[in-house]
Amino acid sequence: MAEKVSVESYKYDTLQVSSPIPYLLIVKMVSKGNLMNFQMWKEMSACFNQASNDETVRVVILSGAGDTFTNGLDLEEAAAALAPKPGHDAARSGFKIYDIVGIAQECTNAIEKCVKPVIAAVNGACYGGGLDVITACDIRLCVADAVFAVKELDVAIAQDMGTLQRLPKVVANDSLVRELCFTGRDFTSSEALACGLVSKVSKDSDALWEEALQMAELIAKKSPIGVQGSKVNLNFSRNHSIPDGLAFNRAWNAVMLQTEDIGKAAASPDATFTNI
Ligand SMILES: CCC/C=C/C=C/C(=O)SCCNC(=O)CCNC(=O)[C@H](O)C(C)(C)COP(=O)(O)OP(=O)(O)OC[C@H]1O[C@@H](n2cnc3c(N)ncnc32)[C@H](O)[C@@H]1OP(=O)(O)O
Repeated sequence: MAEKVSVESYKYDTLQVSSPIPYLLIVKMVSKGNLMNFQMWKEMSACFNQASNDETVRVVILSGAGDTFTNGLDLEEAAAALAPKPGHDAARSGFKIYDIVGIAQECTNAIEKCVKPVIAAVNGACYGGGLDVITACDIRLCVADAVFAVKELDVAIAQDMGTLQRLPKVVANDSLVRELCFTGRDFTSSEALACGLVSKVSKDSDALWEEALQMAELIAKKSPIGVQGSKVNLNFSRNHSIPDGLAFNRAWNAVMLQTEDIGKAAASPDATFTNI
């Protein structure tokens, strides 16, 4: 029997967590403008690590509360954190800031490393850190009136939470990637669809959620051995040569092809699979 995720164990202040159907975890950023602050980064890392290890979770949807995905970095908090501290020389300040950037990077890394597929449901503005976050997700959907911007250069920051590393792998257009990163200009859902940043645009928020939920339900019904193996191998292969990816895939499947799930799936399209 399909198990419900026990969301009570997901206790976070900056994230609202729910589970409307078995195996699905919905994570929504919640703060003013869904701004990203230190607490949110730490909580997102913890939440995605928890989801990765939670056998009852098979798919995650990440979105923002209200009608904004996120307005990006909380500039007020960041200004205070990055300001030089009395008595700290540049090297000492550098060590502190190195840690801060590491906390932010860990958040996007946790999403990518989460062994369960993560669907970004972009329900409105997605600025700065929002791009870092969605490019670490597996699938990106958005509403028609979503607006995107790699906004960091508007505040004189060279992007550092993963956009520079992941966006070129998501959007196969180096010229466009550089244009978006250097100008920080807004771009629309149509442009996001055309360049492959998102795979579907829904007319409004209701349609977006219907699309995301249907997709999540479809994924959740598949063998978790197959789905999670697919994510691990896609991630590995993205960062390695084709021969290295194939060698990893071969070794992986030398074990995973022995799963009982293959026989079950072949026997019935309605097969159900035990948790890992
Ligand atoms: C160092 C670690 C690595 C992390 C790097 C991440 C970097 C980034 O994310 S850079 C991008 C940061 N975000 C921005 O630059 C967005 C700035 N905001 C805007 O351009 C506009 O506010 C926006 C288009 C989002 C909304 O415009 P709108 O006219 O609808 O509203 P506003 O009146 O401008 O704003 C409403 C209140 O929200 C406050 N606010 C908005 N964005 C931020 C922000 N990023 N940080 C802090 N506060 C923000 C704004 O001040 C208003 O506050 P209040 O006056 O108190 O109502």
